[in-house]
Amino acid sequence: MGAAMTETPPPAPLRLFNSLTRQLEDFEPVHAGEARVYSCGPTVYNYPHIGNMRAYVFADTLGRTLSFKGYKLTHVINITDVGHLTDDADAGEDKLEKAAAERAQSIWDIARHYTEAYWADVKALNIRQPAHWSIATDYVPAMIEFAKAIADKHCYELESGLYFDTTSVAGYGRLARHSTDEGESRIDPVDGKRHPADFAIWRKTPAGEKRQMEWDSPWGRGAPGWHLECSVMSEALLGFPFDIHTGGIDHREIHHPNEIAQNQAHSCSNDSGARLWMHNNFLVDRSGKMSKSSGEFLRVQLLIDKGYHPLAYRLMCLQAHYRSELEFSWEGLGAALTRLKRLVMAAASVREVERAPVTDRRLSGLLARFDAAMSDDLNTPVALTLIEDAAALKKIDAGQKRAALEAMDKVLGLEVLALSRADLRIRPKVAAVTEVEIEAALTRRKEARAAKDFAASDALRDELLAAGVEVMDGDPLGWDWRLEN
Ligand SMILES: Nc1ncnc2c1ncn2[C@@H]1O[C@H](COP(=O)(O)OP(=O)(O)OP(=O)(O)O)[C@@H](O)[C@H]1O
Ligand SMILES: [Zn+2]
Repeated sequence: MGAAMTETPPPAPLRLFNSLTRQLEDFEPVHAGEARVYSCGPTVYNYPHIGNMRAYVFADTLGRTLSFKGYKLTHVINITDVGHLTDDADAGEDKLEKAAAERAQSIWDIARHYTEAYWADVKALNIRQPAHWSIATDYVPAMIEFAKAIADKHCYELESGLYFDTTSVAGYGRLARHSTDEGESRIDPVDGKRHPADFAIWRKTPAGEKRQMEWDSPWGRGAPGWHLECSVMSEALLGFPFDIHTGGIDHREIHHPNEIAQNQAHSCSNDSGARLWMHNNFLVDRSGKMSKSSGEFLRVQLLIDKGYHPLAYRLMCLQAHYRSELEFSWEGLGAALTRLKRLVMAAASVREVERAPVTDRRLSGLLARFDAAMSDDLNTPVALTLIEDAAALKKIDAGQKRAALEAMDKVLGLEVLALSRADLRIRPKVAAVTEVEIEAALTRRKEARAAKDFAASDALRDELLAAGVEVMDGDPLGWDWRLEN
């Protein structure tokens, strides 16, 4: 169903790994021809790190693939601006309240600032805008209604809030695969909880305290639980059930099992609320899972400041299958940048060409294999090699080649037909010299060499080196020069 395929075998059936069944399953939409996807979004108490952004590169790749396969996509990503505690189980403080108290700032300003920072990263990584960014605080009345509907049969009230009784629904925790009490050691006990895994769907503001974000409810003034938000927003915007729910693999353990329990309670059925639950694995570094709680962390902006184009990071993510762990290193990022640059250079000759329907068998064969790879649970590592093969084809109709590259890149989102070599040049923010100055010095050096004035040419080269610029004569990738990091 890729737009450019004319003379190809029938499109491959889309198969995706369902964390609920731990199996690959055929994608069968709830509504014919449509795909409705909900992705758990960021908690906006701090900047996202590049590990968090891996979750959205994955969700975006899924969305792009569903569009490529011809489905009308409705994607929702939420913004969690209330309710997410410092501990995924029920202890700790609200992450946003804590950040606001530490910095003596308004919680609303904090939420706005970090939401905008997140959106900047979304843009830098060429993640498509979803149909809706749902903001949790906009849905508090709907959350109270949802909680009211399930309170009698499934919840009990304690001094600290309204708790969900996880034994009141069938098969609690089947997503996480924990036997009923395996979670016990991980979950901080709250006085009076009937079972360790029970969780708050409404947290009351303790007597004598005032929170910046609080609302009236039948269970007193307070704030909604994080798990409640996603159940409510996904149903409000996508209906019940919808097709695919995504998140990082940590959500498979607590957040998503709790959403599922609420969904079962609210629908008076065993329906988890989504046909497929999909989880990306972690980005790790040598010390383990990248996390904000561990102090120093990497942001997309840091990659840019060090001179790396952000789409090199996107390519780095695509080099790994989303269900595999991916280890970050600067060398790896450098290699991904070089790979992106080679691809951009190979595509350059067809950049200005009008696209033509693909009839060439080599191209249509590659497109069919590309379709098969993406349809095989988003096999991006293989898909990347296929776009490279298409870009490398020689003696081929330029318009057709353009059409094929465009169709593939629409799924991978690397902008290989829009980027130029120069866009990808390493440009650290700390550089003491401007590009105009470098180019001017290089022009003078070229003139000196043409005049066989090698002393002048060498002097210019040394001058540039002193300014941190390495001249790269005869570099096969045509970088010409590089700024030292
Ligand atoms: N290292 C990682 N690699 C891939 N995905 C991650 C990683 N860490 C978190 N995620 C995912 O990022 C998304 C956003 O998470 P959220 O904004 O709630 O971050 P967080 O839990 O506060 O972050 P952290 O775990 O870093 O403290 C979630 O889907 C989460 O599962
Ligand atoms: Zn969620």
